[in-house]
Amino acid sequence: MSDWITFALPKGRIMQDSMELFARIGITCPEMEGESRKLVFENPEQKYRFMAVRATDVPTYVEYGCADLGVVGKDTLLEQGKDLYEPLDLKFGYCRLVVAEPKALRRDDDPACWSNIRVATKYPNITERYFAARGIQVEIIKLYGSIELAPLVGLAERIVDLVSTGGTLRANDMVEVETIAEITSRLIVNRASLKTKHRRISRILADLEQVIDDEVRISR
Ligand SMILES: Nc1ncnc2c1ncn2[C@@H]1O[C@H](COP(=O)(O)OP(=O)(O)OP(=O)(O)O)[C@@H](O)[C@H]1O
Ligand SMILES: O=P(O)(O)OC[C@H]1O[C@H](OP(=O)(O)OP(=O)(O)O)[C@H](O)[C@@H]1O
Repeated sequence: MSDWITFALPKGRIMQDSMELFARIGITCPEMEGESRKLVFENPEQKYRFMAVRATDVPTYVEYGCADLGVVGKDTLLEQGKDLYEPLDLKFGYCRLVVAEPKALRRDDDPACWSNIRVATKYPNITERYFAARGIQVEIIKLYGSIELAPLVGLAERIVDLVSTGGTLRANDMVEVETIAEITSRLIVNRASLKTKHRRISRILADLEQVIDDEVRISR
C-alpha cells in the first residue's frame, strides 16, 4: 500500500470543487459517485484513496500522516496554526473572514473607538490575534455554527465569520465592518510523504499548478 496516495477532503462544500479539479489532472474516483455513508473511497487502478472528514479535521489527518495530501480552507489553517506544508492555493472556496454587526448598531458605531468588545465566532484564535494587534480587548464567545444568530439574541454585539454571497448577513440584518482575511482553499502536504512519495506527489503538485495557472490566465 505504500505507493498509494491518500487525500483527506472536507465532507462539505469543498469536496465537489476538489474532485472537479482533480479530474482535470486525471485523478478520479468512480466509487465516490452517488450517495453513500462511506468515509473512505478508493480507485485501485490509480492507487488513490479519498477520506471524507470534517473540514476542521483535515489538517490533523495530514499532520499525522494518515493522509498524504489534504484540501482545506485558509481560515482553518490560520485558526489552527499547524506547521503544515501548504504549496498551492487552489483558487476555489473563495470567501472572506469579516467582522460584522447589526445594521442598527453600525449607524452610530466607530470601529476606531472600540476598546472592549464581545465577539461570537468559530475562530477564537484569529479573532484574538486580530484585535490584540489593534490593542482592543476582546471577550470571545466560541460557537460552532449559525454565528449570525448571536447578535440577534444578545449573546454578543459583534461576530467574526465567513462571508461569501453576503446573503446570511443580509437575511439577519447585519453588515460587514472590517475584512480580516481573504480566504481560498489550499492544498496541504504531509512533510514525510513529500520525501517518501516524492515522485507521485511532485507530479500531482506540478499538474495542479499548471491547471490552476491556465484557469487564471483564461479568466483574465
Ligand atoms: N459561505 C461560504 N462560501 C464559500 N466558502 C465557504 C463558505 N463557508 C465556508 N467556506 C469554506 O469552506 C470550508 C468548509 O466549510 P464547511 O461549511 O463545509 O465546513 P464547516 O461547517 O465550517 O466545518 P465543520 O464541518 O468542521 O464544522 C471553510 O473552512 C471555508 O474555507
Ligand atoms: O455569505 P453567505 O454566502 O451567506 O455565506 C456565509 C455563511 O456561510 C457559512 O455558514 P455555513 O453555511 O457553513 O453554516 P454554519 O456556520 O451554520 O456551519 C458562514 O459561517 C456564514 O454563515
